[in-house]
Amino acid sequence: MSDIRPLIAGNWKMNGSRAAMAEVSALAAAHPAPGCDVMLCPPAPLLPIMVEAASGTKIAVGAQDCHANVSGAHTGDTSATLIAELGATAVIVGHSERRADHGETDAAIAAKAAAAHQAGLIAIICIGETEAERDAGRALEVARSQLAGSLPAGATAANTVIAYEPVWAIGTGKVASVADIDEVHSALRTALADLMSAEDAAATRLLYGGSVKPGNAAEIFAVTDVNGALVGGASLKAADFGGIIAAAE
Ligand SMILES: O=C[C@H](O)COP(=O)(O)O
Repeated sequence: MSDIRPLIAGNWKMNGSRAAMAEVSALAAAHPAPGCDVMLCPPAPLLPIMVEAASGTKIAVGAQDCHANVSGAHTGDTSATLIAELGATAVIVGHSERRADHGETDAAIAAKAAAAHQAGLIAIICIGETEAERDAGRALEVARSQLAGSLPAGATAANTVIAYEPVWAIGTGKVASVADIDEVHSALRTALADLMSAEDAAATRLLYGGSVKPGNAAEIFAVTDVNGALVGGASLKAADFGGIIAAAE
């Protein structure tokens, strides 16, 4: 980890409930002044409830997706403008589960990230190769291509976070090796320099995601160009998520 302030973001995916706000309170009580940025991203209906639960704490709240448009006839979708109005400060876009389940393309993700920026939100843009792509030796090519295709014009270190999540490591307990994470994150840092200013490329946070747990977080965070994590399963319980936060401090 470099001197960039790390971000530990938890993606609750389609999990959580009103009762789960007890985990937010427990996390805040255990980490009242964390030495890194901390964020939780619940399902959209829980956004205002979590914003209220996290009020007065150091826990930021983010959404898991947004539509590219500000409003309109898009049943079931949520605009970045509304997400911001509800008190969230970020939105995940392009998670591999959305790329797979909803056929989201790099271009669609770039449009969503642009909408997030327009609404004043941080866009957490997810990229990552499938197991078949890695086995074919295409991991770097895929990461670079998704990065270039998903990053909108106007992206800066302040409004954009990149999350590298190898698809085969998500929810599987399989973690990419430190050497593989190092190789991809280093390549992404270099690639960013062609896509934004040198200052922004150097300062943009690069998160790793994929079966991050309290027991493996420290070695992942020791990688130079890892600036935090996007955590799924282990973000649901304050004790587990707190262990990952502690490893980043
Ligand atoms: O957004 C989070 C990632 O998909 C990682 O999920 P996981 O920590 O359950 O593997």
